[in-house]
Amino acid sequence: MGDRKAVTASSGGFDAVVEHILIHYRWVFVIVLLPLSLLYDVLLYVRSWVVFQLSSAPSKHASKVENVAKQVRQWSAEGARTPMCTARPSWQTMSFRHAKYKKTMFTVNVNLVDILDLSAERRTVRVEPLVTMGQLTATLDPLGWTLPFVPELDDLTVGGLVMGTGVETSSHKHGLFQHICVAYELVLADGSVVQVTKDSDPDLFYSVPWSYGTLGLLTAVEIRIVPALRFVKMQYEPVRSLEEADTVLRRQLDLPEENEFVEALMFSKDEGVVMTGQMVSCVDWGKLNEIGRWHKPWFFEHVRTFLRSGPGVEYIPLRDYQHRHSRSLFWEIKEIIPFGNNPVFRYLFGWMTPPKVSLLKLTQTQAVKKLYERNHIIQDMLVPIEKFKESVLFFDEEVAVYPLWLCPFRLPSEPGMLRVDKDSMYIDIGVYGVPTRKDFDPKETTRRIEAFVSKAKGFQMLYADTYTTREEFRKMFDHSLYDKMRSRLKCDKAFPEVYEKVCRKARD
Ligand SMILES: Cc1cc2nc3c(=O)[nH]c(=O)nc-3n(C[C@H](O)[C@H](O)[C@H](O)COP(=O)(O)OP(=O)(O)OC[C@H]3O[C@@H](n4cnc5c(N)ncnc54)[C@H](O)[C@@H]3O)c2cc1C
Ligand SMILES: NC(=O)C1=CN([C@@H]2O[C@H](COP(=O)(O)OP(=O)(O)OC[C@H]3O[C@@H](n4cnc5c(N)ncnc54)[C@H](OP(=O)(O)O)[C@@H]3O)[C@@H](O)[C@H]2O)C=CC1
Ligand SMILES: CC(C)=CCC[C@@H](C)[C@H]1CC[C@@]2(C)C3=C(CC[C@]12C)[C@@]1(C)CC[C@H](O)C(C)(C)[C@@H]1CC3
Repeated sequence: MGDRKAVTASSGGFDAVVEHILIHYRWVFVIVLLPLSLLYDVLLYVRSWVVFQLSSAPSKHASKVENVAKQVRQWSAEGARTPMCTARPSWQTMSFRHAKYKKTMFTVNVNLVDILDLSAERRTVRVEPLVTMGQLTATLDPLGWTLPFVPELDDLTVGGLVMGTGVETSSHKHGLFQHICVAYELVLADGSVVQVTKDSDPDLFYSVPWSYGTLGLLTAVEIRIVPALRFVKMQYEPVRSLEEADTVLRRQLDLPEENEFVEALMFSKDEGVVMTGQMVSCVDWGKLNEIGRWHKPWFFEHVRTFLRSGPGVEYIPLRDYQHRHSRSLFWEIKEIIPFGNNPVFRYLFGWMTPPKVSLLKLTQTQAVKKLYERNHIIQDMLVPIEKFKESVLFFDEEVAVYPLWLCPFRLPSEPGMLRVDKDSMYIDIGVYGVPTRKDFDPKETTRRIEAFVSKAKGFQMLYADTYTTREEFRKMFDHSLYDKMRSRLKCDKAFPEVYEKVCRKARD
């Protein structure tokens, strides 16, 4: 990885040797984690399966919510000394950083992990906030239903995706995660429990997404579901310039009826592959590719092969498609297990991968952390599709990290943090990896990127590092409805502002 020598040389003697081992041979520790990760998954799997089969969760939900409300009342009775946040430990969350505020704030246990109810009639599923994407697809897909889109990493939670955001390849039709949610259940700062829909309380309904748990504690979410077909028919179209990528993407986005899924990976600024897909129930068995099987190559490497072989069509089982980037954590796994895509490794150990992000995070050493801080960028920038070419060129000048993840999404004109004048098409540009530009400076480069995105009327995803000032943050995100709600719900003492949770200072 980038500048490993510089980091190693910065400490002396014994420390330097230990640091060297931790950085260069991290895979040894990670391989030890693999069986633990698997065991952890299997236990969760069995637990959720039993609970779902027994249908015991719905009857217990009310008392679990009451327990959350009780903690809020206790906070108030103790004099509301420090603001509240959830007690979910930082190492379990899907971001690079640890939240410092968890150490000082009043933490509320929101231990709500179950799927509550599936209504084919209303076409919704009601879930508790700690339900994960892996859990949902494993439960819904075999029943013939699925979410309109599934943010791909198995361990992303519904609560995190509502309070932060989620985007995926059918977002060009369905919008962001908030746009497939129809109702929220929240415990507010006064300990009351409310059910909120677009009609019952539009102000609160539209201000929950992107509020990062600073308006109330989420205890249930009702999400739309759609019929699931067993396979996805995928078309891969290589492109040889940015101009061509732009043209092909727009052409495909003009066919929403034909394309359920639209995604692209750029492997350099002039080379990429645009992927489109539809759910289907019949396959051409000769073209079936079960990419989720343990011995299959990492998905992004598989996509890269179409640059050589030219356009292609194949069929992928639905759940394999939904979690296609899970096994390789997009492409971050290559920094962690460099030989992980070698067929020998895949056949022998692939069934245990991916290591769980939470366990990786829990066991990450200071040396690795420093290395990532200096030599790594993890950012998702949401920009209007018209700014696509300009943005890729800008990222190329600043960091030149490839592959780039490109995921178009529809942004309806609605009240809330992401205010746009009219329904618009945006694109998420995901930059994950080691910058190859020599003058990369984590803070200065990210600040330039943030300024570019803000000027382009874009938004930064908040699980990543933000170096914006409070004023810049308020300029990027419309706070008018949010401020109104914080004052109506008396959040001042109860919860910090979003900025205080996501700014670089609040994270370790
Ligand atoms: C009712 C029910 C509830 C569940 N609840 C939870 C839960 O609460 N928390 C939780 O973490 N898991 C839960 N799971 C399972 C979960 O979704 C995982 O995918 C599980 O770790 C895989 O176990 P498996 O036995 O299906 O093994 P396999 O499918 O063989 O998976 C082995 C490894 O591959 C990964 N993987 C699985 N499918 C794919 C795919 N299509 N593409 C890429 N990688 C893939 C897995 O994450 C796992 O690490 C639940 C499953 C069910 C049926
Ligand atoms: N494809 C995609 O869209 C991807 C999205 N992501 C990002 O990852 C994040 C989700 O990760 P995940 O680990 O699931 O979530 P986190 O635990 O990181 O939660 C994110 C925020 O939501 C708040 N929150 C979560 N649950 C509740 C609740 N029940 N009540 C009140 N507030 C809550 C948390 O508050 P608190 O600080 O109090 O705990 C936190 O501020 C999102 O920000 C998402 O944008 C990451 C990868 C892919
Ligand atoms: C909107 C979309 C699609 C976002 C995808 C974001 C992923 C690429 C991010 C989410 C969590 C994430 C930040 C993570 C890491 C890499 C990038 C990830 C997977 C890693 C695994 C890098 C190595 C680190 O030592 C550590 C284990 C702490 C983190 C954990 C979180």
